[in-house]
Amino acid sequence: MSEGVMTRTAVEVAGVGVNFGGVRALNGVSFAVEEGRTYGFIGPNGAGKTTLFDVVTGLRRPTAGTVRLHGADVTATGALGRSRMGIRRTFQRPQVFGRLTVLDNVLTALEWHGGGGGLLGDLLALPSRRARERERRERALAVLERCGLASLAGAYAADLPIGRRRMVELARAIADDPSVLLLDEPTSGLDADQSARFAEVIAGLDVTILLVEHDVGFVMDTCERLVVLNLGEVIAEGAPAEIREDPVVRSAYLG
Ligand SMILES: Nc1ncnc2c1ncn2[C@@H]1O[C@H](COP(=O)(O)OP(=O)(O)OP(=O)(O)O)[C@@H](O)[C@H]1O
Repeated sequence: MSEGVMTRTAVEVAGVGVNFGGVRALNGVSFAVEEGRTYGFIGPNGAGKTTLFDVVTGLRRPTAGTVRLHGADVTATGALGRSRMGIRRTFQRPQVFGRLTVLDNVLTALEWHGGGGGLLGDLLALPSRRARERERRERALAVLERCGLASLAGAYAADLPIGRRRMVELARAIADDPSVLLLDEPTSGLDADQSARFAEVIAGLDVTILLVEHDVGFVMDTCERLVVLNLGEVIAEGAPAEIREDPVVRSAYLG
C-alpha cells in the first residue's frame, strides 16, 4: 500500500475475551484486518481460533471486548444482522444442504435477495419474476464453474466427498459477493489439486478474508498477514516471513 492511500478496516477486534466456565478460550485478543486483505489465524489445537470466528460472525457473544465490522460496533448484533452486513463463513465440518442439489445449495444464497412480487409474483409467474430467476440461475452456474463444480450441478450435496462439499460451501458463501469471508480450515480433507483450486478461487475474489488453517504452507502462500494464537492470546502478528522466523511462534507452534 503506497503512502497516503487511505486503508479502511473491515474487521476490528479489541480486547476480546471468552470464558467457558473456568476455561479462558480467548483473553485480550485484539487485531484489525484491512479491507481487501487476507489474514491467516494459526495456532495449536485449542488455541481459540474457532471461538474467535464465532465471535466475529456473531455466533458467540464475547465476555469482554468489542467487535467492529466496517467501522460499526456489532458486538451486540447477532449472526443474522452481521450476515446482512456481508459477512459469510465456512465451517471446519462443511455445512451444506445434503438433500439439495449443488446448484440449489448455491441458489439458497441468492434467494433471500427477493424475487419481486412475493407469493403473488410466484402464482402469476410475472415476467419480472421469471427474468430474476433466470438471472439467479446464471449467476449460480457461473459460481459453480469458477469453483470447478459445473459438472456436479445436479448432484445431491450429501453424495459428494468432503473435498467437493467444501467447494459447494465456498460457492454458496461467495455467490452473493460478500464483503468479509471467514474460512475455517478450508483445506482439511482436500487433496493437493483441490487445495490449489481453492487457493485460486479465493485469490480471485474482491473480499476481505480471514482464514484458520493448519496447513502452514497453504497459509504462508495465501495470506498477506498472520495472527498467531496460543492458549487464547495473540502471541504474534506479522507478514508470513516474519512469523516463520519468530522464535516465540516457533517454540509454541511451528517447532
Ligand atoms: N462450547 C464450549 N464449551 C466449553 N469449552 C469450549 C467450548 N468451545 C471451545 N471450548 C474450549 O475453548 C478452547 C478454544 O477452543 P477452539 O475450538 O476455539 O480452539 P481452536 O484453536 O479452534 O482449536 P482446533 O485447532 O482444535 O480447532 C479450548 O480449550 C476448547 O476446549
